[in-house]
Amino acid sequence: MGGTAVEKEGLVIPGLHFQVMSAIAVGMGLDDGFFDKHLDVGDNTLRLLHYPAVDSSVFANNANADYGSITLLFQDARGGLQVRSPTGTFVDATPIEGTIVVNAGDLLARWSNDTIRSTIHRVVEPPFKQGPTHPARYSIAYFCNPNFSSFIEALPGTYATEGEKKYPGITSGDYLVQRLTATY
Ligand SMILES: O=C(O)CCC(=O)C(=O)O
Ligand SMILES: [Fe+2]
Repeated sequence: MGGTAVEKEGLVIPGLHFQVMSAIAVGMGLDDGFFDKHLDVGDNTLRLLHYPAVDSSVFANNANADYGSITLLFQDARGGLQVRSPTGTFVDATPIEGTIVVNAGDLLARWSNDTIRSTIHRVVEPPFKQGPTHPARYSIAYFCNPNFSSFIEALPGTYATEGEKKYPGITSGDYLVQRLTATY
């Protein structure tokens, strides 16, 4: 065995990506392997985040949704992650040991013809201080995407007529490049 924690996670996380997408497929009335052929390249991104200790009110991360299909988020015990509820209020995604947070991304919303809404989320300072400062926070975000070559259009069962498709089809790669270009 051996290897760093990230290398070990690297073996586990892609399997988790398949499992979560399989559950989503079943939830949408699709075959449990429906998404497999769209995931096998592994066009995913790992981001290691460090939020330094702060002594004043700062928003470390403005509210947004991620761009891809799902994000598998590993957070430490510090807290501060919030997700927006359907009514518009932000609620704490309180860290629970041994669990990960799954956020839906904008491309999954598009793929599902808005049946699944992307998760608007933000990171704020935690509710407690250690002495004069709010402690540092570490998290790992694994951004999952369909294969860049996959053509993303409204999934079967999410529309009755062609006119009910809310978005034109686009390849995953083109979509993500568009979003990233608009950001940077
Ligand atoms: O640090 C977190 O918990 C969230 C990070 C995040 O949402 C992102 O990097 O897109
Ligand atoms: Fe995010």
